[in-house]
Amino acid sequence: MFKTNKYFVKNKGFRKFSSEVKHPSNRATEWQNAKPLSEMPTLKPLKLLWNLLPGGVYSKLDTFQLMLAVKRDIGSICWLRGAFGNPDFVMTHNPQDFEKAFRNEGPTPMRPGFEYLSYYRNVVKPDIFQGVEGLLGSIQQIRNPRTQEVPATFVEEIHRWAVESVGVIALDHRLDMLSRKQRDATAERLIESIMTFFECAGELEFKPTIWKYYKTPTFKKLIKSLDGITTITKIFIDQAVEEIKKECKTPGVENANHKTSVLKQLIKIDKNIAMVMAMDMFLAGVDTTTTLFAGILLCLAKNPEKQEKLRNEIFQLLPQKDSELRENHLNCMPYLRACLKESLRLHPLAVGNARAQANNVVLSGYRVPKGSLVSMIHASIVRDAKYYPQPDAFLPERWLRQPRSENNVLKSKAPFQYLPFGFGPRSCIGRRISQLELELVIVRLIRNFRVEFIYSTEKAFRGAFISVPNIPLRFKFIDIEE
Ligand code: HEM
Repeated sequence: MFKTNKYFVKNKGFRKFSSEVKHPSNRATEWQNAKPLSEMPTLKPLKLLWNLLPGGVYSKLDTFQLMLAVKRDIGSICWLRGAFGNPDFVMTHNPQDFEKAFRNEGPTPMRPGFEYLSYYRNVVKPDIFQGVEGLLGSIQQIRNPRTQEVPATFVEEIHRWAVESVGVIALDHRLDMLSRKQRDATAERLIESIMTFFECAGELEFKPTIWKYYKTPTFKKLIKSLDGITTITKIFIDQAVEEIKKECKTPGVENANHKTSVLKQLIKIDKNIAMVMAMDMFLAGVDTTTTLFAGILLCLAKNPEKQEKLRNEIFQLLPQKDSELRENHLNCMPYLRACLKESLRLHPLAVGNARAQANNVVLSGYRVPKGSLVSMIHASIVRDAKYYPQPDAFLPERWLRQPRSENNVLKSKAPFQYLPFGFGPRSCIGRRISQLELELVIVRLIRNFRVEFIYSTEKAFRGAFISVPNIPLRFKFIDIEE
């Protein structure tokens, strides 16, 4: 997620896509015929700043609303001129442009943003960055025995579960975040720092700020939170290194998990790489998974017939409450995967994706020169009937594979419309991790409880750095009778 991390080398293999790549001579003609960038509708820096200042027309909008307001006011493509030393951006809401911009990302795609993270890694900490007791048990303990409802603070429990899950992969360590008995103070500080980071990052990324010229209180708070995450991650990495050393000295004692653990493999390459990866996993893998968890649970709670359909699928494979859940079971749950995809469509996490352009490209008829930064706003099309029939309904069926003879009318047909995890070599490395985490937890919850939510889900999420829950998540978890 973070452009400063030069260690992200991924081999995702060659992927084939639906549209044809343009011949260079066609590209040259298209470029000649296109309008210059200077003619693209624009929002000047001062006008944007004015609109964002208290009392301005954009001042009360969250990130998602802001993008839609700019689309409404300026059009589906817009040249957003930078302010306070920020770069200019071309912002597009057109999936045909998404495809062109992604295909034009070059061999080492550059995603703009996170400049404070770059600052932290290169200026503040160059030495390091150069170069479950389970959720089920937790729910049973915190829910009201009479109403079966969990308290409004349930989102904190989800955060803990997300940190715990990522910790197993990033640190090869159980943090016991969900334990209610004796909570580890270091792990508690970790979660606090992660939450503070997100709170501040949302402000620095999307609101006017002068941190590059003057270290604002929000910027200082963000740097302190990153210090906290760095220190704590280092403690756990050092512990892991010691454990690995001990295992290596004692033949035959090598732990089967450590043998293949992500952490051990990374430490073998370089301890600092393991640090950077672990931190990135915490920064990119907690809020995201929390929001998706909240989204799917709200969708299932508000659509009991879909929840029942999912439960039937789960019952086939887990007839008893305590039936063992095996890896191959998840491959036999197409409806579960469809539910996840559909909830991510209805409640997308990121407002869009961004890429620097490796070559000149024509977007919506305008010349966008090499090096320009392009924002592709997916959030504005996920609920557009032009792209998805019955766009506001939770219809996991639109993602199910049909026999060739049957036409799935609910499915969106065009490519580059559904990219919640991004695209290409810089797409989300945690996609499989988050899917696995969520599949496991949703199967267990739906197998054990009927989930209800009796409150309104209007404005259930708000666009911060990513979309985050905006209402108290007071779900009811009602035991399923055998
Ligand atoms: C619901 C869950 C998640 C969603 C929707 C999501 C979405 C995204 C998106 C949109 C990007 C940018 C992709 C692009 O620019 O093409 C990204 C990048 C990234 N994500 Fe996720 N993410 C999720 C969970 C996770 C988890 C659990 C982890 C780690 C354990 C993670 C780690 C990362 C990292 C490290 C990057 C940067 C990759 C790079 O720059 O090469 N994400 N994610």
